[in-house]
Amino acid sequence: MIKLESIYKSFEGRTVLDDINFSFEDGKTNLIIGQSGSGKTVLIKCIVGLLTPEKGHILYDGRDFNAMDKKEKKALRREMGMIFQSAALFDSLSVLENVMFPLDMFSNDTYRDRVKRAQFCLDRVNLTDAQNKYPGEISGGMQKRVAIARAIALQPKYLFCDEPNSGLDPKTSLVIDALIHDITTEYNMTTIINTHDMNSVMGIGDSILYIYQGHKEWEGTKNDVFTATNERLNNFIFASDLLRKVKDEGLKQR
Ligand SMILES: Nc1ncnc2c1ncn2[C@@H]1O[C@H](COP(=O)(O)OP(=O)(O)OP(=O)(O)O)[C@@H](O)[C@H]1O
Repeated sequence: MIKLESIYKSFEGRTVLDDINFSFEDGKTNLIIGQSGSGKTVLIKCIVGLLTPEKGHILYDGRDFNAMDKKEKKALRREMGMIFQSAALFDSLSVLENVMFPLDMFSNDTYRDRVKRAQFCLDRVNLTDAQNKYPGEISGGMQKRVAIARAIALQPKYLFCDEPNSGLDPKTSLVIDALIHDITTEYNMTTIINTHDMNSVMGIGDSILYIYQGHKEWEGTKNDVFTATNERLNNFIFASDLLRKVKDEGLKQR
């Protein structure tokens, strides 16, 4: 579990995050949602240690991140898997070599075992046949799957995904969402996804944190979204007529 206690962050005197409290639970797909500029990226950067909040605590299974020394932070980073907006694969390395990269960096296993582990992860994301291809030779959705295989290579306890569906068509986005959701349950990881994608909210939102202008405006699950009375949340989620209809139909069926 990752727990946020009263997180505060500002830039040049301008408050960007104010008093954020939230618990991201194990085995759940936790989403951070909010309008552009609301502070989602700054928050996820604070959580992974790329930014330091001026106030508050970030607890990784009870361990205060900012109270850790360098060695402890390094050990914790080994427990983190990350999937960035662009898949950020190495173009000059094959798919297999990309997935092996973190293993080559951090694992003491033999070469043979590292290859086996990378192949296992590629198999998990259904990319066994693509292992000798290069990123330039596969689709955006496949690249995302390679990024997922790479992120889970070291069996992380915590998985961070920044806009994992950016640049993907809706159908491929569903495949990626389902994969992240399944892997989260399978490995009981604490997964945090920063997203704009309403399909993700409705599909895999086990736990949702809605940020509005830097503060926590609402929290709940994908089911709670349908009955939520928070006006800002409703304006954000049901911005389109189509989604408003989905909400109305959903309420009728209850
Ligand atoms: N390094 C920085 N220096 C100054 N201001 C920053 C910095 N990083 C972010 N900000 C500001 O913090 C606010 C929140 O930005 P953030 O990138 O977290 O928004 P976001 O919710 O992730 O938006 P989007 O959905 O568009 O990615 C914005 O007003 C942004 O300009």
